[in-house]
Amino acid sequence: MTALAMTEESPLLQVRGLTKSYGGRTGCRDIAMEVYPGEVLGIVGESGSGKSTLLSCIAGHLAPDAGIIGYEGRDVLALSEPERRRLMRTDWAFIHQHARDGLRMNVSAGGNVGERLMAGGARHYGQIRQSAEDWLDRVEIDAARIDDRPTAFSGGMQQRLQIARGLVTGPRLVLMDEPTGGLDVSVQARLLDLLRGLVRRMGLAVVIVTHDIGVVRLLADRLMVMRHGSVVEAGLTDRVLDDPQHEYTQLLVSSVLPT
Ligand SMILES: Nc1ncnc2c1ncn2[C@@H]1O[C@H](COP(=O)(O)OP(=O)(O)OP(=O)(O)O)[C@@H](O)[C@H]1O
Repeated sequence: MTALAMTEESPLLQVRGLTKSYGGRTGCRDIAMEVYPGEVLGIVGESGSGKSTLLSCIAGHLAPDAGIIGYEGRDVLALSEPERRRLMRTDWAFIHQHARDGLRMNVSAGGNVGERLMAGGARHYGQIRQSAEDWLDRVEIDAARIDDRPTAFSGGMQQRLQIARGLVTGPRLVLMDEPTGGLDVSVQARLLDLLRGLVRRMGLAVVIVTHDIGVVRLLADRLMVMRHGSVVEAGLTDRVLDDPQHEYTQLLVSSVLPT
């Protein structure tokens, strides 16, 4: 199959039969999902359930063993390497759990944001710097820090800088891997608030992987619950969390949320 049929109601991202094993060990198995424009899909599950494997396959960090990934009707797995890189630099963004994986730590904050614009084709230095300043402001980093390196930033600031770097090109689809993981609770809350505002204002479609039910309750329109590499339950976030049907989802929800 080279392309997926598009209609007005077509999802932005469509995944079918996605499977990835590591030797004999299942990473994820026969995953089907779709994400519509402007929609946030949360993927939850305990450690080892296959969330990161799935996200990495979608992002092109891992090659799946089988399956289809469609973006706007195009078969992403059939794209050439330059086409794939171009997609990741413009239409898509990936936010890593550890900011250092998504930033260049020896490049200034402004450079980190500007670099992605340049990778997308921008050339006018003054405009690039202006966009970088605007984006630092949007993620609540003092523009006076534009020439500082991320090594001089706190964990929360680094994560906000990574978000600015990802969003500066105005992507339509953002893949997030535990974006608030490893941060202090108060820092997490502020970051989540910021993310929620940006996602809504920019109308971003998001796939967010987390083991934190609080994060998806705040951000996700729909949820997919994974266990042992498979999806065990999916639906609207409030429905899944307030009325979980699958025994595993019930356990997952009750172990985190006060009853
Ligand atoms: N590089 C690898 N080599 C071998 N097995 C792996 C590798 N990466 C993941 N796995 C296995 O694949 C399964 C799914 O792991 P994955 O990391 O995708 O789960 P996860 O839900 O993202 O967990 P976590 O939240 O801990 O990252 C697990 O059994 C894991 O041990």
